[in-house]
Amino acid sequence: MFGTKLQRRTLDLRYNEMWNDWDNTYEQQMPKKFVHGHLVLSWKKINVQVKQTTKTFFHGSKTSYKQILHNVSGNVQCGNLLGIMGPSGSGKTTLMATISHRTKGNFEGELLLNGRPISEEVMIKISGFVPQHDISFEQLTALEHLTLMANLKVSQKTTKIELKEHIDEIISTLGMAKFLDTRISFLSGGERKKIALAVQLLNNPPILFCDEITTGLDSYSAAHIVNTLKSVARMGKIVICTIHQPASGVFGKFDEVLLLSNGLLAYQGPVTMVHQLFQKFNYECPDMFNEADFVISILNSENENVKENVKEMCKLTSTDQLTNVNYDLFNNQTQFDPQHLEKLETQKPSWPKQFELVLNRSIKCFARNYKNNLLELGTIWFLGIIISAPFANLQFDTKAVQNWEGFWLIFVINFIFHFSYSAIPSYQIKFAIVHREIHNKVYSLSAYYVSEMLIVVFWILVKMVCYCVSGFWIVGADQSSLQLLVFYLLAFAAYSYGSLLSAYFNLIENTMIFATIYDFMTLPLSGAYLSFM
Ligand SMILES: Nc1ncnc2c1ncn2[C@@H]1O[C@H](COP(=O)(O)OP(=O)(O)OP(=O)(O)O)[C@@H](O)[C@H]1O
Repeated sequence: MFGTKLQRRTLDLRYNEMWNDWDNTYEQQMPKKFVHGHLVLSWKKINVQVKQTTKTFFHGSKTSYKQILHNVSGNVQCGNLLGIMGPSGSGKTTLMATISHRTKGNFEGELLLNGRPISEEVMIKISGFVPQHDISFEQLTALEHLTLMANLKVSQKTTKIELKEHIDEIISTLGMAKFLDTRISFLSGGERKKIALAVQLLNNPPILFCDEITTGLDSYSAAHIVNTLKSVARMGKIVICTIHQPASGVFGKFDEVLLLSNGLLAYQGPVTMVHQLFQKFNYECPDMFNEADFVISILNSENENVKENVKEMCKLTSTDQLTNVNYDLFNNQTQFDPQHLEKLETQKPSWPKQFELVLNRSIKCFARNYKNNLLELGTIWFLGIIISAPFANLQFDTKAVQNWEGFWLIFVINFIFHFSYSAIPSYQIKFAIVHREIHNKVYSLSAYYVSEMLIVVFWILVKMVCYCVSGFWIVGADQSSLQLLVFYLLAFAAYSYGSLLSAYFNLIENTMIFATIYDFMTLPLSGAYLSFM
């Protein structure tokens, strides 16, 4: 019994020691001079509105507009870790996507770096973005993915040894060693988050955005990640994270916090001052109560009085006078011209190198997907046999003309359907990943396209041979290379059509509905059923 008590005490001590240790390690003094110069990112009166269209059968479509962010202003300077916090649906992700120029929709307001407007292109070049739900090629292991991204993102002037050291350092900082050799498909949500963060840390961007980085992590790992982000900020970077409901120890680690309530700014300032704002409205966080939980419970309250107070709080924070004072204070503070950041061109790999790296990844993913590939191959081989079997050993005489017509019709139609429909699911996920990587300028579209084409060319050939050779052999049709070439081109056209549909529609269900209706409508119109004899 005493042993257990003693053990628990030792554990508590160790736990406290560890937290203090972290605080000592990461609570470093700000460096006098920052690597990228003194950076201040500001946003003023950001308004975001989305268009909503509802379609009803009898009344047609109705368009309405939903305001997600209302006049949200704020700023953050390098060396600081800013947390954007608020109840679910308050607009945290929208605000971060807007100030990081990662949103597709339009926004109103100003977005400035050191008082100068920052374009989407420059922002993407100088910042990293860790999304809430990261997607990557799941057949790769964590280490393979990280190494590939390092080769694509880190300057080519870096030697192989330096690159390995850099990767090892990130791995040990984020505590990733124990799942490095595990395939991404088997990793937990928290482990995937660490990979996504590691990838963004690879090229040391001056600004780092992390969406819900601690969600899904236990409080120990969450504190560890936040500490890591704080140390990244202390290197002279701007780090902005959205956070859901952090443990009290984690909340206190942020330098500043920005509170949102229903798309309105409720507060931005030091974490240590949050309680003062709430005290003004007579809300006192009880002792031993998580301050972050307390803040969210007030901002999210259904009580009418509390709601009124929160509205008042937002009004106070968003007054023009206060916004301008904060804004000018930050923007006048630095005369540093951030234009040099635009030239922060990490020497990217050449096109052949990008092609080699992306092709390597495509081959690995394709090979590791062997169960599905074998199943696909078995299906098309079986289809070829089952369709040709009733027409076995067709003669070449006038009596068999009708049978030949029937055979070619059913054989070709099934062939086209198989190749077009098999392209649909395979691209739905790939497109989302590749689109994001190309948008972030990790590699060029042409490098990916050519590498993917090589695999498609090979795979279509294998499947076409499987289907045609077995079918032709059963019916006794001509197996000349010209005949096979025609079928190969046909397969390619069908596959391209399937890929086009897959890229056009967001949801696989919509693609299938469209494809089924379109195909069965165009089939009778194609003339395939007409006899001109
Ligand atoms: N394209 C859209 N169309 C309609 N409503 C949208 C759209 N995008 C966001 N919203 C709405 O805007 C609000 C804010 O969304 P956002 O994702 O920014 O919230 P959040 O604070 O990040 O939420 P969570 O913590 O749950 O992730 C939500 O009510 C959401 O439903």
